[in-house]
Amino acid sequence: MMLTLTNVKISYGDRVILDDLDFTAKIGEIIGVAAPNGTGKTTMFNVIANFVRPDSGKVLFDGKYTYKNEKEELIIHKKLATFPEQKDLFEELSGIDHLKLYANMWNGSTKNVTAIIERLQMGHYVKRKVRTYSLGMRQRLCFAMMMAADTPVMLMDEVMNGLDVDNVALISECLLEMKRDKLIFVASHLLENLDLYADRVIFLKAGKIVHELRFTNDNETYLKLEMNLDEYEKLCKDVTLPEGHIFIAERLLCLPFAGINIAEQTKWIERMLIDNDSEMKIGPLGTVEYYEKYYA
Ligand SMILES: Nc1ncnc2c1ncn2[C@@H]1O[C@H](COP(=O)(O)OP(=O)(O)OP(=O)(O)O)[C@@H](O)[C@H]1O
Repeated sequence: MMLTLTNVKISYGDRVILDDLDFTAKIGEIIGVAAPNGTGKTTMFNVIANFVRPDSGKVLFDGKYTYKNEKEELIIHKKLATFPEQKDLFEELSGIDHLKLYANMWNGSTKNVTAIIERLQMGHYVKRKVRTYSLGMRQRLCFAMMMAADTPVMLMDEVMNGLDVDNVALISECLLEMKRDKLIFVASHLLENLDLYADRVIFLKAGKIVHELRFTNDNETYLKLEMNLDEYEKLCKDVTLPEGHIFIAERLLCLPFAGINIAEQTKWIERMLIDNDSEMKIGPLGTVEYYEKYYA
């Protein structure tokens, strides 16, 4: 399964939300989508699912299916599920009813439902009516419904909303287990959490993908040091910082360590220890750091 967006453009009034967006993804990937509120994450999902028609451009599945007629839409929708919204749950039905509904609609079988309930630790409440559930219980049910649908493509908007730390960890583990035979999109404001399971994170800004962060082993290493603008400006007067250094959100200096030898790296570490007692880290830049770089 491949998904391709080509020149997708959509505006509301004179506001361009997606501006000639091009993007390709395939099975086996989890793609994080990061951007501030109101940027266009949900709109992008709505276009992929054909809930909203773009003004121009195309969404292509497997290199051949588009939303050009009902027959192809049906083929695509058999392979694609979108994360349910809590307000769409049926208050008078039980969790199990919801799981069976999704399992039957997409997967054609309810044989996985018991295992899903166990995996998501929903056994103690899943037989009760939804109207008795807490926010976190509802959210876990929504996720369980996606697992029951078991489609090759999943669009997960705000999947971690309202979950406590343990449940965020549990769902993160499930995402990793599920991704082998799926293409999963996750739009989230839990930025550090995306680092745990995403293969890539795309950052939307002004209708475009401004950055794509890929989690590979050869990501560039940086020396990262907390400092404020005054400290940064003073440092710039004292030394010539290496080419490619980034000062993020007026709080974090990142010096690229790729391509410089150990002796030189050590020299920089020693230099940074002077006049600075804040935490120093060495590693690649994560979702939080790129987010601040682009939106702070
Ligand atoms: N039907 C619509 N009519 C007019 N404007 C819309 C419509 N749907 C979305 N928008 C606007 O498009 C922009 C993008 O909205 P979208 O919901 O895609 O953002 P988002 O990145 O998902 O935000 P959030 O993080 O808050 O979920 C917003 O400014 C929103 O007001």
